[in-house]
Amino acid sequence: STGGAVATPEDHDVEYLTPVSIGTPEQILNLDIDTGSSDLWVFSSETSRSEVKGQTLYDPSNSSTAQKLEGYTWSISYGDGSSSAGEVYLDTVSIGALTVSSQAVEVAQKVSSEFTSDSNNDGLLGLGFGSLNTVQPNAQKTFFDNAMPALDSPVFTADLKAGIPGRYNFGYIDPNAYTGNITYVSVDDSQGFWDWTSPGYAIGSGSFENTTIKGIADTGTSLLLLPSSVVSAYYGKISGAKYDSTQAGYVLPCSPTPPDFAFGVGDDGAAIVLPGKYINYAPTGSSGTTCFGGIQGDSGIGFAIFGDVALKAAFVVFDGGSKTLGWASK
Ligand SMILES: CC[C@H](C)[C@H](NC(=O)C[C@H](O)[C@H](CC1CCCCC1)NC(=O)CCNC(=O)[C@H](Cc1ccccc1)NC(=O)N1CCC(N)CC1)C(=O)NCc1cnc(C)nc1N
Repeated sequence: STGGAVATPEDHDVEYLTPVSIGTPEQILNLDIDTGSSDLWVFSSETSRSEVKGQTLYDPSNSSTAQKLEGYTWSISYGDGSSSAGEVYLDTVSIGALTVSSQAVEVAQKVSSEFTSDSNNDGLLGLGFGSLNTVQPNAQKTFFDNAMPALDSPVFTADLKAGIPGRYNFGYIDPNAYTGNITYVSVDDSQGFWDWTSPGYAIGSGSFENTTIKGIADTGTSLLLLPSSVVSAYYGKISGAKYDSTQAGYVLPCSPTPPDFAFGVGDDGAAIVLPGKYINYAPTGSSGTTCFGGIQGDSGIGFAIFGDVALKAAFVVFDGGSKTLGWASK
């Protein structure tokens, strides 16, 4: 079997939302597919009313296939300090033509203010490794883990785009979605992330810098977070770029367009090139002359995060069979 659905960007590509069908009859929620976590949780009829502002709610009592996992709970917190918690049901979940009949659907009873204020985001669908799932007393499988045995190929692909809808596909690799070759690299799943190592980077037309960059491919992170040495080398090339402590990040003049940034993939010279305009993440003020940088430092995290700013420049294969990542230009 195969499946897939569109991934529609919110403002500034801060996140991408994908329609997911839950229950019988189907209830369609727009979820943030997140390779950096492994819980499928949704706003629901059980979410405290004061914490709901416009989100679509999953109501298990309206689904003939919902079954409550009595005594099961979940609680999660994310890198940006947001959090949510609740109870657990099993129900039918589909992404396009791909259906998992007994998927753990974690219903939120409480969500932090960041989720409340994100009115288009009805929850998250985690595609990290199972070790990250927070359900107690027994961890639950991700949608991908449940679907994998039935998939034509044990893969899903991320084809995010700048400012326009892209796609997540399951079970196949669309040869029309990328150019050139897909370069596969090994993944370290010991921390539950799609963790890989880039051999280095290049700035604009500059020479390639060989430096090991270990990091995760994370569709749930908006920016590209890299070691401070790389970040200061990049912004050092841009007059007027500086670290702005009030913004807690590097800012740069929105014009002229900043230099491209390329990161290496594999050991035979392949690279993914981010057009400089991707580094103009969003204007910081009303004048539109200063932009917040799409590349920021990873200090305090312990690894780099190849988030949406990087992923939208590539076609990425997440191979659950061989536990590898495939990177291609497009
Ligand atoms: C089982 C936990 C699981 C593995 C968890 N995984 C993650 O945090 C990574 C995961 O991909 C999450 C998924 C997010 C969570 C918030 C909602 C959107 C999805 N990613 C992050 O937290 C990365 C940092 N956040 C971001 O990148 C958010 C994402 C977002 C998008 C839209 C709206 C709101 C938030 N972006 C922003 O806040 N932006 C606003 C500011 C702008 N300058 C950039 C964009 C973890 O590591 N948690 C441990 C943890 C807990 N607490 C903390 C403080 N740090 C932690 N690392």
